[in-house]
Amino acid sequence: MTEPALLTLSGVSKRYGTVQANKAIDLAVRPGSIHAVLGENGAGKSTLMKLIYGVEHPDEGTIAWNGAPVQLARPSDAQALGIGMVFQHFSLFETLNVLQNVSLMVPGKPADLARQIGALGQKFGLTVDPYAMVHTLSVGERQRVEIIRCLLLNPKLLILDEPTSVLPPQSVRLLFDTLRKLQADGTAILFISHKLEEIRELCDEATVLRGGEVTGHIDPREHDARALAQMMIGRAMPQVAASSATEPGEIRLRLTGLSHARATRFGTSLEDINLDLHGGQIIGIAGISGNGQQELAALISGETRAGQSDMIQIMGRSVGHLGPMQRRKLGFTFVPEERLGRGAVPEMSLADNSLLTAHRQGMLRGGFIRRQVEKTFTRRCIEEFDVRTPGPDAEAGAMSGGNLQKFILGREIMLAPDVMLVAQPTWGVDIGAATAIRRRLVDMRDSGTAILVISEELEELFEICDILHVLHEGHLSAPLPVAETSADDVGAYMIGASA
Ligand SMILES: Nc1ncnc2c1ncn2[C@@H]1O[C@H](COP(=O)(O)OP(=O)(O)OP(=O)(O)O)[C@@H](O)[C@H]1O
Repeated sequence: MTEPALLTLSGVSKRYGTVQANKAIDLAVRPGSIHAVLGENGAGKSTLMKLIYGVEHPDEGTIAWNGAPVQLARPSDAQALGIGMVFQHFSLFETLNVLQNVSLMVPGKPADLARQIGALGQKFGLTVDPYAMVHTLSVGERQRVEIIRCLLLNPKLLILDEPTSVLPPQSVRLLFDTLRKLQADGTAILFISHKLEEIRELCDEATVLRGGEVTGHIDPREHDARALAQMMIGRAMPQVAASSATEPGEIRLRLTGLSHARATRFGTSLEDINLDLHGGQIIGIAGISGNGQQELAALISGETRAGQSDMIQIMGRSVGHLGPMQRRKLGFTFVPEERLGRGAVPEMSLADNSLLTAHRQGMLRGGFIRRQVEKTFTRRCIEEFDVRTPGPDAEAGAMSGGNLQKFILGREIMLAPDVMLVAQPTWGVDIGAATAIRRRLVDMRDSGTAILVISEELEELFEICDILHVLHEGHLSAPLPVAETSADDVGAYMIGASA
């Protein structure tokens, strides 16, 4: 006998203007199942989860909980039923600390909550200081807060929208243990991920979406990752390009004795960082987020100024005292890990977001914006980088996470930089697009660009980099040539076991 479903969606549709984000979706989630939702960037996964959590409302169709139709006007209605959600774009208040953010959703005395946050952190490897201000936390740390906050509410259905994208491998293992324990207690989990191997390992059911429609309900353990990818994208997977390293050229980014005292109690101080990045080379910075990645990226991009100008050299010039725009004029471009707010302004159109960093591509004349140039550039970026959007006038904030990432990366690549810094290049990007992005970075390397990649994905770093460094507690390891280094070696540096 099949168990009655905890959550049932029948014929659920949702449209945004001209975009049919969800079309006649049927979905049943059983108690105690870990149910994956798969699909390319923009396939409609996040929209579907927002409908289930009461953030958005269906145009058509019904949502039933334990067999009874429900109207979810707002997230508190979903929470009252026992539905918890961890968002892809975080919903924390940056100016409050972790505990205050938790208190907004979870009842209880602050001291008790702080203890529970500590206990959950210990148990599940999601350590975070309850008194840390959220704005000082890295993306990975913020995600830990979101997950802990949900678990404190003991949900019957937990929705996780790409929970592992920014977690280091050890934490992914711990998170999976957590999810399996929750499953054993009868909690159902809806799990969105682009990591097909993770889905095969963790999930017992999967619903595949393509272009807003369900294309299959399957058991992911019965299909290999390639077959799953094919179901998602409806065609064969692109091949990974073989990497052909060229002779490195001149030094284009040099960090010499770069030290920087942390700005807040919760930041990380950087200590005596040395690095040489040559033209025609990709160097990767591996490490668990919160070990100084944000601080290092801000110093290299110019968002934070260095103590001494010559600690940072770009294209042979000391730039530690220069701001981001002046560094860009030297041929430097930058993709920050935070897409919304730092990489793009959510309220602005894609075209206007192009203007932010690409205005020197002839978009300004005599103090006026040349709209046609701005649009042509944006259209080219949309085409070349396969950004799924109605067009250049679409608002950045309305894009799916992966598509916004493709846009920001495309915009920076189109500036043909001499030196580029990319943080988390494929975070939230589907498997087909991630392969395309990595291939593009390797092509740029082969044509002479110097690229520094900060990523928590070891596999990605091993695939595209020539040299790795590991950042741990603000210290950078010596250079490790990829050809002579194993993932275990890097793992040892990541947890500080090697010096
Ligand atoms: N608020 C909105 N306004 C307009 N369009 C939207 C809005 N939210 C989502 N969309 C559009 O709906 C479609 C589905 O987006 P959704 O975020 O659900 O995709 P997704 O499968 O979660 O993608 P990703 O893997 O990139 O996160 C996309 O074309 C997106 O641009």
